[in-house]
Amino acid sequence: MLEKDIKKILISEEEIQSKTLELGKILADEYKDKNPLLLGILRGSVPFLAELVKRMDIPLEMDFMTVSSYHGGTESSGEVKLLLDVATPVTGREIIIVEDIIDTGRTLKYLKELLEHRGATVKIVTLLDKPEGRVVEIDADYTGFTIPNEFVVGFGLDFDNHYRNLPYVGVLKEEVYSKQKNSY
Ligand SMILES: O=P(O)(O)OC[C@H]1O[C@H](OP(=O)(O)OP(=O)(O)O)[C@H](O)[C@@H]1O
Ligand SMILES: Nc1nc2[nH]cnc2c(=O)[nH]1
Repeated sequence: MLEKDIKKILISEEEIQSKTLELGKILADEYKDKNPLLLGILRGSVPFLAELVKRMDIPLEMDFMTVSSYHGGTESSGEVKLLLDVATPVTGREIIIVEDIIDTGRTLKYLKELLEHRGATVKIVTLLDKPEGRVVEIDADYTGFTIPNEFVVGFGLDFDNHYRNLPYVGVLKEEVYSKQKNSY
């Protein structure tokens, strides 16, 4: 049903699964004695975080923050807003920020600086990196896939808060962008 709106699949479900397994093993090895705090950035990181933690057989904690800079469309507003802060105290913690995508880099730069300012040690794992979108300097420590400069949906990534539940990452057909909000 949702697939009718997809022009092409960029990364298949199988590719995501095997990459997540690989990243989970690397992170588990790196953080085995550190009780890391995996910090999912709502809402897009949820499917990736859920998949990743299943592959990390070590003591760890999970928490969430909500920030937003995209307001329903495909263009960053340029302003990152903190909508929900992390509940766990972060001073002295080893944090792994879990993201679905780095595009302009604004979201992750904001978050990394905020958490470091609070006294945490911060690394970033992202499912996707779109280096051509970058407007500020920031890199992930662990990346699943590097993708071209196209707006993608699926596996957590939305357009107009839809398509997050696709099990793969893909690109929408052009006509979907002009769809009425009440036509879903
Ligand atoms: O590198 P940037 O250009 O800052 O873009 C990356 C951010 O954009 C998306 O979040 P969004 O603000 O759309 O919120 P969402 O996770 O609820 O979709 C995505 O989940 C990242 O957090
Ligand atoms: N859904 C979606 N959200 C984004 N946020 C930043 N880049 C993207 C993108 O390509 N797709």
